[in-house]
Amino acid sequence: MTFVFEDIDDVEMERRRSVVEPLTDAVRDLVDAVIRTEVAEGEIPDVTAAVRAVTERLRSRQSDGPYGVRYTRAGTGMPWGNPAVGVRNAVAPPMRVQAGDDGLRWADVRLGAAYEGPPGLVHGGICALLLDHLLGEAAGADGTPSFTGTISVRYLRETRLGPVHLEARTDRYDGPKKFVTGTLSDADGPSVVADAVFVIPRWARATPPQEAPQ
Ligand SMILES: CCCCCCCCCCCCCC(=O)SCCNC(=O)CCNC(=O)[C@H](O)C(C)(C)COP(=O)(O)OP(=O)(O)OC[C@H]1O[C@@H](n2cnc3c(N)ncnc32)[C@H](O)[C@@H]1OP(=O)(O)O
Repeated sequence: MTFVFEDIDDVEMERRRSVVEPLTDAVRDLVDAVIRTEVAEGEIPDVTAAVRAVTERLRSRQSDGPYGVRYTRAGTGMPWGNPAVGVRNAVAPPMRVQAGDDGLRWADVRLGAAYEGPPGLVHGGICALLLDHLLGEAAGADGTPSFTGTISVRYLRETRLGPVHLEARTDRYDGPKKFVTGTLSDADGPSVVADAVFVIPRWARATPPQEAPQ
């Protein structure tokens, strides 16, 4: 597992983000359009060829393997291929994680047709993905890296497609273990709750935190 150092400052990172993000948004829009289009079937082969041509153009220069998690000179993470928050990943809704007081992490996300499970409702795996990621961010609020060891997701009721709100925070520590909880709510209130144990991996375990994150 390697974290890749990008020798750039955060101004340059923001510049790169502003270039690539519209492309990712356009692809997200394409995904939604493919799901919902009702154009005549006869148009589909032409559209398919056009999409393939665009893909080929992007593939004319590309890196080997996944994007990885890159870091700028200032230590800002660039998890741009991440399926929950990646600014280069059209699969990601994307979730924009915000920091609140006492280690709170929260996000407001709009989940459209690409995230449907039961009719009109959010797929349970998407709820779990977003919660796992947000709980991971809350676990990381103390500055130490940790991995999901165990996560339990309880679906209180169905979650409607549309705007959802997520919150997570670390409740307590036990050595390298961080006990983190979170909720996902739709317009009618909380619909999914998650409890997880995040564990600081051995290679990062010199001084596990024992205090509440800032
Ligand atoms: C820089 C910071 C920035 C952060 C922001 C970034 C946000 C990114 C957000 C991304 C979010 C997405 C996140 C992702 O997608 S993370 C990706 C999904 N998760 C993984 O791939 C994890 C794979 N597993 C491992 O790497 C290791 O097994 C871990 C690190 C989990 C433990 O390591 P290790 O096996 O060496 O541990 P140990 O033997 O020393 O035991 C230590 C203690 O831990 C307890 N234990 C062990 N395993 C588990 C378990 N599975 N559940 C509960 N507890 C467990 C164990 O009983 C003991 O406690 P005790 O018995 O002594 O009481």
